[in-house]
Amino acid sequence: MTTLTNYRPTTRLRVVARTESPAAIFKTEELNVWYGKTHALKNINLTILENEVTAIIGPSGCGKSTYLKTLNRMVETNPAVRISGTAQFKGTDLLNATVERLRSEVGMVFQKPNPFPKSIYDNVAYGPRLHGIRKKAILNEIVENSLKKAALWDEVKDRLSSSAFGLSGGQQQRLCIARSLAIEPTVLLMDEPTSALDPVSTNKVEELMNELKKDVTIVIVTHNMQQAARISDRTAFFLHGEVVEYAQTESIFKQPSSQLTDDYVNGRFG
Ligand SMILES: Nc1ncnc2c1ncn2[C@@H]1O[C@H](COP(=O)(O)OP(=O)(O)OP(=O)(O)O)[C@@H](O)[C@H]1O
Repeated sequence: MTTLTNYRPTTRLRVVARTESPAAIFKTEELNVWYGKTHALKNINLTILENEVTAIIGPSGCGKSTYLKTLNRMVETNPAVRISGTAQFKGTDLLNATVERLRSEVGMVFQKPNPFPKSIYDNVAYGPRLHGIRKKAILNEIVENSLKKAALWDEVKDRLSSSAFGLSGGQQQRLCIARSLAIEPTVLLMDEPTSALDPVSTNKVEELMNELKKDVTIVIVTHNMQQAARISDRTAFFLHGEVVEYAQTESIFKQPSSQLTDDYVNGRFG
C-alpha cells in the first residue's frame, strides 16, 4: 500500500477493480450525536461506498455537517458533544481510532476556502512535510501532482512561491483540495465546497470531483439540488437529524420512496 513514507513519484495511487461491487468505506450504525441537550443525529444507519460520490442533502440544521464531522472526528473537538452507536472506517472502529492516523486518510474541504498564510507551494507541501518528507525532489513531485489533480497546476505553475491569498476564491478552493490530496487521502469530506464560488469555479470543482473519484471516495454536503443530481452516485436525505431516504441519486430525484424526499428535492420545503 502506498503511504507517505514509501511514496515514489512513479507509484500509482491505487488500482481499483471496477468489476467488483464497491466496498463499504464508512459504516455507521445507530449513530447518535448530541451537542449538550441538542440531539443532532438520531440513529443514523448509513453505508458509504468506496470510489463513489455520496451527497448529503437536507434543510439547514438537519445534521449534515455534524455527520460529516463525525466521520473524521472533528465533531469531538466540542467538549459538549456526546456520541453513541458505532462508526467504522474500512471495517475498523473509527470512534476509537487514532485521530491523526484517521485524518491522514480522511481529508476535509470546507465551505470557505481556508488556505494557510503561506505560499502556494508551502500550502500543498504542508501535510507531506508534517509526515516527515523533506527531500525537495519528492516534495516538488507531490506538489506538482496534487496541483494537477486539483486542476490548478496550469494556473499557478509560474507563481508557486507567491502567497496563496493572491489567488481567486475558486483557485483557493482548488488549492485547498490540492492540499488535502497531497497526503493521498482515501476519502475527501466536502462541506458545501462550492457555495462560496462563482458558476465557472463551481463547474471546475464539480468536474474535478468526477475525476477524483477514481482514486478517492467523496462525501459532499450540498444545499444545491442540481449539484447533488449532477455529481453524486448516491444521495442521503437528512431531516431533523434522521435519514429519511438513502438511495442511488437518480432514484432520489426521479422516484423517491418518501413523500418528504419528493417535497424536499422539488423545493416544496427547506
Ligand atoms: N457547536 C454546536 N453547538 C451546539 N449545537 C450545535 C453545534 N453545531 C451544530 N449544532 C446543532 O446541531 C444541529 C445540526 O447542525 P448541523 O450544523 O449539523 O446541521 P446542517 O444540516 O449542517 O446545517 P446547515 O445546512 O445550516 O449547515 C442543529 O440543531 C444545530 O443547531
